Amino acid sequence: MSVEHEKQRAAEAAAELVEDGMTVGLGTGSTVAHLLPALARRGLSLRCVATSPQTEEAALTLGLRVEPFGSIDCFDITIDGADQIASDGWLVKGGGAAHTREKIVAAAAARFVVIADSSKRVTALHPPVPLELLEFGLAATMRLLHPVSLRDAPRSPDGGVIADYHGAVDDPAGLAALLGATPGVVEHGLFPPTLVADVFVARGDSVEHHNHAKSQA
Ligand SMILES: O=C[C@H](O)[C@H](O)[C@H](O)COP(=O)(O)O
Repeated sequence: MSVEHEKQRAAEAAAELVEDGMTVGLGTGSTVAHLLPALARRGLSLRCVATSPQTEEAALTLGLRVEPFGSIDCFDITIDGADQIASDGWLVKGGGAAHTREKIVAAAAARFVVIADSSKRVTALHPPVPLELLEFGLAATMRLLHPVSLRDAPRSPDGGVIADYHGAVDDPAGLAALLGATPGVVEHGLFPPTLVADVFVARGDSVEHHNHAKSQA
């Protein structure tokens, strides 16, 4: 079964959670690219906010209503992909450099739902961890973050420089605290388990659904 088919299966399963009238945060990436048509097909009245120009353009083309993030201050649901999903619930995101906006939109959601193909499941997170850095003092920030490399990628829509941290990720909470406390780091791609309500991972034709809210209750 192809990876694209798995992405589509996970995206379609998550789209079923969305109800008429909801505010919806839309992630970014090739898995979200399958979510958008699945949402549009449902024909619901939704108010969506996109985490990237690519998602916004694709959503508008499909007839979804996309609003600026400013008219909406919270979401009923946000759905997004991930680069890595660890067995302890930590995520790495930002392979498409959208992690800063994605984290804001995930944190603003009553229910943050992750969709992925089976290749994204890992027993433990591994480098790189995507970063968005401020241009001001970039060399000094990078010195504090060693080992880090600049990514050959366009700036974020907010002007940030995209980089990748290559050190160990065996203590995600400790690393998240370190990266978050480093001046010049706009955001990093480590997403804690407390942010995530549901994970849909497709394996072949079937979709595993983990509801963290229920398993933590
Ligand atoms: O910046 C990009 C996002 O974090 C994506 O959600 C992540 O990279 C997964 O992307 P894809 O669905 O293309 O594997």
